[in-house]
Amino acid sequence: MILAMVGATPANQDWILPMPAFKTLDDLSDISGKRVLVRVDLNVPVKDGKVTDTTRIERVAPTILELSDKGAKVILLAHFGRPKDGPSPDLSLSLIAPSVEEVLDHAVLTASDCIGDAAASAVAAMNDGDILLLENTRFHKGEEKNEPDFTKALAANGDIYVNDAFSAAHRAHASTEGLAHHLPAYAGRTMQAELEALEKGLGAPARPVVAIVGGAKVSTKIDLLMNLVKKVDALVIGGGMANTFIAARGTNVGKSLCEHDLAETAKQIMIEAATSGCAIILPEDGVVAREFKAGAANETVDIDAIPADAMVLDVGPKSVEAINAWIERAATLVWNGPLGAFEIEPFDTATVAAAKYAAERTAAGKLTSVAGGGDTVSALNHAGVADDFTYVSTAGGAFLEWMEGKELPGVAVLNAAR
Ligand SMILES: Nc1ncnc2c1ncn2[C@@H]1O[C@H](COP(=O)(O)OP(=O)(O)OP(=O)(O)O)[C@@H](O)[C@H]1O
Ligand SMILES: O=C(O)[C@H](O)COP(=O)(O)O
Repeated sequence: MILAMVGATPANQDWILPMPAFKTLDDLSDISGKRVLVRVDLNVPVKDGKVTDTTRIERVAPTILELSDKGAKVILLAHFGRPKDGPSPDLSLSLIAPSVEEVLDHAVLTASDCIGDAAASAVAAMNDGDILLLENTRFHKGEEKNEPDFTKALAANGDIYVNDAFSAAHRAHASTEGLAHHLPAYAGRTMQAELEALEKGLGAPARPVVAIVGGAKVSTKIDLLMNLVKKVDALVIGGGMANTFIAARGTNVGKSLCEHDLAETAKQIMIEAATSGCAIILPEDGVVAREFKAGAANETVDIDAIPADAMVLDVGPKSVEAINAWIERAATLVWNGPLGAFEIEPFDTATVAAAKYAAERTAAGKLTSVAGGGDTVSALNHAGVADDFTYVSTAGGAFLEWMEGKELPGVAVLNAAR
């Protein structure tokens, strides 16, 4: 960490103020007319062609508008989804552009590609202060491979690079990492706020630290859990992920989402937790249904009595009580992934109840609550408490990797540019 000295004497420790390890927009002057490539995360949830949660767009709005107000030509780079074989219309950023315009309350130009003639001519036609959204960077294989030729083609359209996509900073891609080697690189306001808040909340967290990890993506999070159990005092496992752990114990999970082939991994995580002194809290009961749809007939059962033809779609009331007791004990709460299929009522019940209790404890000054993850943010918004947490990160994988203490390539390269 680089330290800045601000007057005063060494006797007064206040004279040492931490300065960001990276350059921010405060380090940029006279950018009128400059072409600023801004990496944002517009990987937002979409249903029936409509953006269902604009939080990520709202988070990057301050950076975009600040640069535009200062007269820069603001050129947005982003990915959307995980296209496999080049361009596909359902993953075009032109679908997101109207929502970006709405949130910014500013016209947003679009281009049909992020490199080549289409991008170059769109950039050449920009006036100072204009905002241009280039097409999905992942339509080119060079993006994820961080290929130098592709990175150079992106860099050709900019004078300055600003990365405001903390939530994509765990990817060493051309637009998240490579560009910083080609252009003067700065952190955007959201990247800056995110790093400052995470450092403050988790750099040296008040203990006990309780983590809640839920959601559907068992295989992508199970490795992360292995690291988490070494760092937190208690780990609550909910959502579809819990089924893998319950099944590993030998309990029948019926038709529930479950990765049976990860049973051994789940056992290892439980052993590691025991060795590290981390309590693992698994659901005691579940709300089961036979259909994955809103209002499906459902019942609450003990976790060892899941009917063979049913699936667990939420944790039950006894589990919520246990989870809230852990929230009550915690000084710091870290949350990623909903406790149930919160998008379909009534399977949002546990997530909403725990979220509201965490918000209440935070408001009472008893808890530092930090949450992250695209669906987690949607779930907290759904519960009406996203603004009541100490900090809500829009990042999913990046948030968890940061939690593990891993170096995020997109952040490391900004630090190196300081
Ligand atoms: N018991 C369950 N059965 C099936 N799906 C579930 C269950 N519990 C939670 N889910 C699903 O998990 C999904 C959210 O999990 P995910 O891991 O994607 O969360 P996240 O980490 O916040 O989001 P992201 O990875 O997008 O940042 C939701 O779509 C929810 O319906
Ligand atoms: O949604 C996210 O977590 C980020 O946009 C990164 O997306 P990715 O997991 O497809 O790289």
